[in-house]
Amino acid sequence: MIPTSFPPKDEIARLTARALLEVEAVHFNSREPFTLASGLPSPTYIDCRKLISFPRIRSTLMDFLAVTVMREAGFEAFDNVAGGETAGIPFGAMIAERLVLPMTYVRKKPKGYGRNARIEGVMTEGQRVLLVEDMTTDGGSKLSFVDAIRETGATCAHTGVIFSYGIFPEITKTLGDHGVQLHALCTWWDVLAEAKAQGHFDAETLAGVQEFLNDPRAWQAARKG
Ligand SMILES: O=P(O)(O)OC[C@H]1O[C@H](OP(=O)(O)OP(=O)(O)O)[C@H](O)[C@@H]1O
Ligand SMILES: O=C(O)c1cc(=O)[nH]c(=O)[nH]1
Repeated sequence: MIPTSFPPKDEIARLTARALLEVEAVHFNSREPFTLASGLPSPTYIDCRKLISFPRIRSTLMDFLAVTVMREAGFEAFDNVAGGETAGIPFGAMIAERLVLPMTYVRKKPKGYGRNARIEGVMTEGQRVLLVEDMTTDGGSKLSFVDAIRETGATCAHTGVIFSYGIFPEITKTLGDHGVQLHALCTWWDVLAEAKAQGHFDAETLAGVQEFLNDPRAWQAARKG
C-alpha cells in the first residue's frame, strides 16, 4: 500500500529517533571510538541494520521514508528503486514495494566473476532511479553507488535514508555537486534530544557525544592515528 496520510517532518524525526533508541541501534563510546566507512574515527555509531528484525518499527519507518520521498521529490518521480549493498538492500526492497516500483541493488564493487556486474536486477536506460540506503555520514558511499547507476544510462538524482548524521554541512555540497538530493528521516540532533528526554545514557557520555557533534572535524583531527 502507498502511504498517504502521515505526521509532519518534525514528528517523523522524533518518532524515528525514538525507534532507533528503542531497538538499541544507537552506540556512543568516546573512549574507544568506532571507525567509519570513511576511515575516520567517531564516538557515535548507528546500526540501522537492526531495524529489519523489528517488524512493527521497520514497517512504520518504511512508510515514513516512502512518504518523505514522495513529499520531497514527487509522487511520480521514479521508475526504479535501487538498494545500496548491503544495509540498503532490505530497505530498498521495502520502499520498492510501497512505491509499487521495480527493485534493483547496487554492489560496492564489481562482483569480480560471472557478469562482473555492479547493478543486479533490471535497470534500463533513462529510468529515474531512487537510491535507498540505511544511513549516511558524509555521503562518500552514495557517490559511488550513484555513479554505478548512471553507468547503465539511468538517472539518479535522489537518495533516501532513514538516518543522516546531520553534522557535516559539506554533505549537501558533496551530493549537490553530484546532482543528488538527500531525503532523511532524522539526524543525531533528533536522537540526542530524544535520548535526553527519555533519560538514555549518562551525563558524561552525552557530553562527550555533544562535543563531537558540535565540531566533528576538530574531534576527528585530534584523534587521528
Ligand atoms: O558513505 P556514506 O554515504 O556517508 O554512508 C555510510 C555508509 O556506511 C554504511 O555502510 P558500510 O560501508 O558499513 O557497509 P554495509 O552496508 O555493507 O554494512 C552505510 O550503509 C552507508 O553505506
Ligand atoms: O559512516 C559509517 O560507516 C557509519 C556510521 C554509522 O553511524 N553507522 C554505520 O552503519 N556506518
